[in-house]
Amino acid sequence: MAYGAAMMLHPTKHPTPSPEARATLNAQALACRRGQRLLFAGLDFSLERGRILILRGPNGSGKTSLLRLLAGLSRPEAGQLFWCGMAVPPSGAGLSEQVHYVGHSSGMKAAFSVTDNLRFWARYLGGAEDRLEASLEALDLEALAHLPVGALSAGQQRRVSLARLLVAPRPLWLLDEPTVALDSDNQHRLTGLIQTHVQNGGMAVIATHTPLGVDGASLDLRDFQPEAQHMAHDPLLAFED
Ligand SMILES: Nc1ncnc2c1ncn2[C@@H]1O[C@H](COP(=O)(O)OP(=O)(O)OP(=O)(O)O)[C@@H](O)[C@H]1O
Repeated sequence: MAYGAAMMLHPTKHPTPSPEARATLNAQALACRRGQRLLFAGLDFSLERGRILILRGPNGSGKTSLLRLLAGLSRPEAGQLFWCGMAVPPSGAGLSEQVHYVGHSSGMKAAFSVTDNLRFWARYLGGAEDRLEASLEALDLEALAHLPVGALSAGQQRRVSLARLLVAPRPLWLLDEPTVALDSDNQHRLTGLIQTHVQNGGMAVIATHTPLGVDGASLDLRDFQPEAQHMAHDPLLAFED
């Protein structure tokens, strides 16, 4: 599957998104608030097909929060996202259908088998069930396919989450700490999957503290922290869904 020609990635402070923009994903002056805390503001980047953006920053700097914004799971405090030059509404419609989001939670039903979980996701995401076998094979899951996901180890469950990327083709992969719990063989397997995805014209935004062995531009959330940060707050009072 080819999503289109590989182009350039430009992390930049001053992009000029427009309907004519070549970039497939573009963020302009994005700001994100969680609870009482403004995590980042004035965040601009653009990501084109065939490219990877690596999100960096210490714990709590907002990497997961940015991925959730891109996935349409939360709304930005300010700023605008563009997909193929078209403004994305606050609901994320038009972009959220283009993304796979693999976050900290596996997104799988513990009592159901690996195969049944992936079959559900293939249907839900509009994929074809004939991709199931290939996705199991790609993550070395064939021998575990009949087992309930809840009976698997943390690394095995992570591989099931990653297999979801393959049951339906979507151009933008949003990966939050995808190497967590993976042994070194499976980290290499993941690197190969990401490389194949972008070689086929896909794109990936990846939050990671671990070197992944893939070429990508880097975006450090510390560069977009508001200067006057109101840090003194009760995290329980600030909690939001
Ligand atoms: N549901 C929530 N309600 C309120 N604040 C939240 C919520 N979820 C996260 N936060 C806060 O947002 C900040 C950023 O969290 P986030 O998970 O985006 O950071 P991160 O850069 O991904 O961190 P890590 O490297 O630890 O994964 C943290 O201070 C966290 O306490």
